[in-house]
Amino acid sequence: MMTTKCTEDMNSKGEQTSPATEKVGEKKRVVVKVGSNVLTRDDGKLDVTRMSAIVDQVVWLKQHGYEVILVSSGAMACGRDELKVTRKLDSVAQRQLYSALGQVKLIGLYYDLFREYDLHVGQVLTMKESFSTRGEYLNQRACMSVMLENGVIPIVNENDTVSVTELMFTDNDELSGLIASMMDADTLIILSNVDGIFNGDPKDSQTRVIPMVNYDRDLGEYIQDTKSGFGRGGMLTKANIARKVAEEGIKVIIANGKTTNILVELATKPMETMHTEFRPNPTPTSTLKKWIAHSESFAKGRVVINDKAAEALKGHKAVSLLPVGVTAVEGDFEEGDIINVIDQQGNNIGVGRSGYSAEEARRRMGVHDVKPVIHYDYLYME
Ligand SMILES: Nc1ncnc2c1ncn2[C@@H]1O[C@H](COP(=O)(O)OP(=O)(O)O)[C@@H](O)[C@H]1O
Ligand SMILES: N[C@@H](CCC(=O)OP(=O)(O)O)C(=O)O
Repeated sequence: MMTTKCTEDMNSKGEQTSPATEKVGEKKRVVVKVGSNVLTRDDGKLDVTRMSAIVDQVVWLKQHGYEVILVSSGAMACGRDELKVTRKLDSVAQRQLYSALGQVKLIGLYYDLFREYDLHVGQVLTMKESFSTRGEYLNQRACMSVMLENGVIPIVNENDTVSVTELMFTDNDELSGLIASMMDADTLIILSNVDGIFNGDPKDSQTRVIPMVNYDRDLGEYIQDTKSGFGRGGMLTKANIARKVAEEGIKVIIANGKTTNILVELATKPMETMHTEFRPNPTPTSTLKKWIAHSESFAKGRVVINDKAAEALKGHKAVSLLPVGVTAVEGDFEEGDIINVIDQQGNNIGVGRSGYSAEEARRRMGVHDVKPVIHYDYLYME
């Protein structure tokens, strides 16, 4: 990941004090995620024709007033084809070797294709850890903002060579959701090898694409536990990410990257173009809450709360979590760390930034009239 220093837009805690993601003029900001299967042919080789078609469409979007961030998979698929290994490699070594080889080829091709249009691209390789503290998160945002301000198209991928096992994103769908949220995008378009989310098995002739759902609609019941040949997460991750991102006020579209001119069709004839849209929440959360919403996996501890507190937090009013509602404090965390909120049934119902260290929180458990364990501004309810 390219890094830039925290700017004066941040206060001493590394929190944003003025908008750092300002869009140029009235431009709409779009994050386009291209899955491995869009970029590979059936034999697993890179589909350069398709890549070129995607580039043409991104250029069209740029020429029609959109700012585009490309989240592109395909490094592994590219690398696999490059080298025949002599000894058997385990899955981590394969991933490291092939992604290292493949990313060079992938970005090189993008460079050449965009160069035809005199457009600049910049490579952003990142990893889950780079989103774990607010300071690093803001650094990444500053980096991509300066690229956009200067007309450079960021091409983002996970840094597969160093992020292994538990430090990995579920897949690039998760990464694209984080990027869309971090960069305050208007729309996230996830391109896969299917026309959208079907109301059953996509291979079954009786099933249909679900055209539009509200941001809070869980489509899990329709999704099969299958993945396309070279992908990692599957449709369930896409649907879950889509819901979360749409809840944050960003429109999410899942469409087929193999359909001719899909990005242009979505922009010009959305009603006639097959896709699933997650309608965005009309009252989105703050940018700080957006970060918190995606930080659950970095939680350093948990607080268990009583039923009354859970009811209050789930209601429509802006309510902070007070020590009086806490029945247990688990883990070893510092003030400012991300912690999960657990109800009496053991469900994870929220995530937020702790106002206390674990030790202090334990001491204040059940106490009235002291500062919140998690202030409303730093609390995201699932
Ligand atoms: N209800 C569903 N609607 C659409 N696709 C589904 C559904 N259930 C499972 N899938 C599978 O999800 C796959 C797409 O996810 P994934 O393999 O992660 O692709 P990508 O490489 O594009 O990220 C489809 O090829 C399809 O087989
Ligand atoms: N970083 C990996 C992407 C893996 C991945 O998430 O793929 P996909 O499910 O197709 O988006 C690569 O470039 O090969």
